[in-house]
Amino acid sequence: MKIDVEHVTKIYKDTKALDDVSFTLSEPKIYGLLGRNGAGKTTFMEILSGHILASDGEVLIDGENPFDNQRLTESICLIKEGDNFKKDLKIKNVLRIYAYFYPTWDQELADELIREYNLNPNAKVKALSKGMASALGIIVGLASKAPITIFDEPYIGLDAAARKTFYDILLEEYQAEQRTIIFSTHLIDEVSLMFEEVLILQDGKLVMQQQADALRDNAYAVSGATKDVETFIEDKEVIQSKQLAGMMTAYVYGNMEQAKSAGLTAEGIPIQELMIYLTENKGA
Ligand SMILES: Nc1ncnc2c1ncn2[C@@H]1O[C@H](COP(=O)(O)OP(=O)(O)OP(=O)(O)O)[C@@H](O)[C@H]1O
Repeated sequence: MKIDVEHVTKIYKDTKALDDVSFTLSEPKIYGLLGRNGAGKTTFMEILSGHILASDGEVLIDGENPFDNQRLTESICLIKEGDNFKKDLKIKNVLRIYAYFYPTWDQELADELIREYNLNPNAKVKALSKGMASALGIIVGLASKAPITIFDEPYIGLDAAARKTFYDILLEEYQAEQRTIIFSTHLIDEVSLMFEEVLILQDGKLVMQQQADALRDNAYAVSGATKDVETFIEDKEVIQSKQLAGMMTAYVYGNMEQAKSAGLTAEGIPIQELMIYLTENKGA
């Protein structure tokens, strides 16, 4: 499904949570939506899911606004950081409700994940630990098989092994059947390799939309004697640099062949390092 975000602004009383944001997500991919606290990620995801309306502009999914639009909302599954389910429901009834709501629901996958995460189908939501409640959210998000599945920091309380299970199954499912997955996270180093496209919000504005491969290919680290590196980077877009004992390493955007031709050492930067830096820097 194609998502067009057209000049979306959202104002809460005196806060502009989103400020004239426009972009297009044209195909099923795993998108990383990044930004520091309060950047507007959750607000965007709620508008995309049709839960709230923009103050100005609109989000269109295949040309239609998702707000109050059942045909579209049954194609979108938003899993939030917490409070996804009514506290008095039993797990098995949560699953029944979502199975009824989503035409694409995969019960076999839901059953497999319930076993994988060791959840008791008869337990009530209010009896779950934070990690178990997160696991239930992840199960619903994955088993919904919704063409647009959105995970907004979905793993509070989950340990590293349980998070890895989530990433592995997400990738397995995605490889079997592509869908649009939008992932907001602060654990960038854990998930950055999954992203195919990255969007960065800062203070309610979109400051970057980039293919992950292009990020991988266009940034590099150049090292050598401080004076040589300093000369080389004079006309380059420098992300960061550090010096030690007469040697300098700089992270630079551009084509690393130029650095090699200048007799310097150049190598790619791990994408997670770059994303963490960009998010911190853009939000600073
Ligand atoms: N319901 C609301 N009422 C008033 N202000 C709100 C509301 N929801 C969000 N905001 C404000 O809008 C801004 C964007 O918040 P949002 O939750 O969208 O950011 P975020 O990027 O998801 O942040 P985080 O990473 O901390 O979850 C913040 O300043 C927040 O305080």
